[in-house]
Amino acid sequence: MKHTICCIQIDIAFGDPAENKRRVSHAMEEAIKKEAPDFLILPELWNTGYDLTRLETIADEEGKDSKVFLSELAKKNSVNLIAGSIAKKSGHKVTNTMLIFDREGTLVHEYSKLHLFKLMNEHHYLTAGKESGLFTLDGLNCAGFICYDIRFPEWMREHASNGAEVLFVAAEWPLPRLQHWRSLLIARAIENQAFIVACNRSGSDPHNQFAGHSLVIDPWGNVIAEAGEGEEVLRAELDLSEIAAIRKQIPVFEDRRPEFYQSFVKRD
Ligand SMILES: NC(=O)CCC(=O)C(=O)O
Repeated sequence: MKHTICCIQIDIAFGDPAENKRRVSHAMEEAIKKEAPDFLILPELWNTGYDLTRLETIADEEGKDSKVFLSELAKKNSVNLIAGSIAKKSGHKVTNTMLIFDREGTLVHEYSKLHLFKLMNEHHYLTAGKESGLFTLDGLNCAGFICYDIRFPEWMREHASNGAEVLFVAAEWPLPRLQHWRSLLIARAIENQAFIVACNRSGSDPHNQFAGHSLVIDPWGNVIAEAGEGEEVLRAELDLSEIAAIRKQIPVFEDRRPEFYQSFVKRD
């Protein structure tokens, strides 16, 4: 069975949640009308962008406003949403949190970015999450990751080892490291023998120009869809039967020797 997905690669207004909600709503409604997707994915921090110094005032309080808006959109259009991530405020903490909704508009999971990216000062303004990224939508075993997370193969492997077959990535990845973005994502698809659906933003903010190039990669490592640098809705079809065929041909998960992957120092 095939599943249609759309990556909503948009430009994000710096520190302007109301404008970003308008942009996201418009782009998603258009994509739904044209492509009738089963799954939609948004980029990282789509509500505020990287306006980190003002997060205390502009982050969404408990994510309430975003949750109402996204839940209604998912339900009205009967579409699954991997709603990128938002800046979410809980007391004095702000997290970079992915929200996931099913076709009924139910919030099925929240995942807050585990690895904070020091080069973009996240550690000064954000609190790291502690949850797993695993969730199920339409019977598919999925996992969500946020941008810098893709540099941690052990984190993504942990999810694939626990059944995830479609790995969604929401990002604000800068243009100077486009080659890393493509190479890391292709490697994560090959080593985990899983689909990767990665949605980046386009445009720029006062500090960075972003790469776009949202990607959909199959479990063999083939890029099956790739966006350009500008705003775009990237569409692809995932044939989940490919996973079992590839894992049968090269049974990486059967052949793992996790008992040898602990530190040599700790082993006697
Ligand atoms: N928003 C991010 O986590 C960016 C990560 C990044 O640019 C990297 O090189 O890693």
